[in-house]
Amino acid sequence: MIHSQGLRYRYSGGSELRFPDVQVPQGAVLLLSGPSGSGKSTWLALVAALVAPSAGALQVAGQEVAALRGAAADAWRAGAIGFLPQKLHLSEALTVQQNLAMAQWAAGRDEDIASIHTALNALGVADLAGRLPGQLSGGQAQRVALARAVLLKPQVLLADEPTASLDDEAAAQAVGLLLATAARHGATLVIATHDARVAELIPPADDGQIGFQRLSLVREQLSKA
Ligand SMILES: Nc1ncnc2c1ncn2[C@@H]1O[C@H](COP(=O)(O)OP(=O)(O)OP(=O)(O)O)[C@@H](O)[C@H]1O
Repeated sequence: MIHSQGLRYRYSGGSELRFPDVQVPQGAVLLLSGPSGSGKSTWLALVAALVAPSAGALQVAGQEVAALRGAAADAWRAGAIGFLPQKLHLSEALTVQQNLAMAQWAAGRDEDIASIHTALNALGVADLAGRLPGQLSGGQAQRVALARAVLLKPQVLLADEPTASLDDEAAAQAVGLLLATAARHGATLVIATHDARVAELIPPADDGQIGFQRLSLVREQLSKA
């Protein structure tokens, strides 16, 4: 779940982003759209407790994250948030399996090869466990990064521009995989994108509590204060 109220973020230069309130129930999907510079990355960083809001309340996976700082924020993020970045950040020197193991070490967990293989298998890439990232296609690398993102069973999965530079067919596959993966884990999914195709690839927003929601940011929410 992600609940926000009166959320704002102020950059050191003095400009402040103001975000619309959201009420995203656990297991629902939020399409976060808006043009470049409208604040999508900032919103994701707030939800992941990478930065602290200048004002407002923000609850993510049952945690009031606005007050989290430093090591407490890191520990909470490692367990609660799965992140699929636009640049996948797979370590080129490590095999696929080692890349996933690194996520376990980083979260202070023991290496668990069985969980790694389960995660890779669910995304159809278990046979690639011994390869280096440089030996993967773009689509395979994205599946590996998605397996890493859900390895620790996060309650919230954040995907940043997951269809950037993909053709139509690959974009549809990427969105389908994200929806299926989040649903399998019961995770709340946020897809942040300025790719208009994504809006066509997910079901329309409904007016119920569970399901699909859309949040469109506009540049005007950036104000000089
Ligand atoms: N470090 C910073 N200092 C000052 N302003 C910043 C900083 N980072 C981002 N901004 C501004 O905040 C606004 C939102 O930026 P943000 O990166 O969140 O937008 P975005 O929607 O993710 O853009 P894109 O799609 O291009 O990644 C922009 O106007 C940007 O110029």
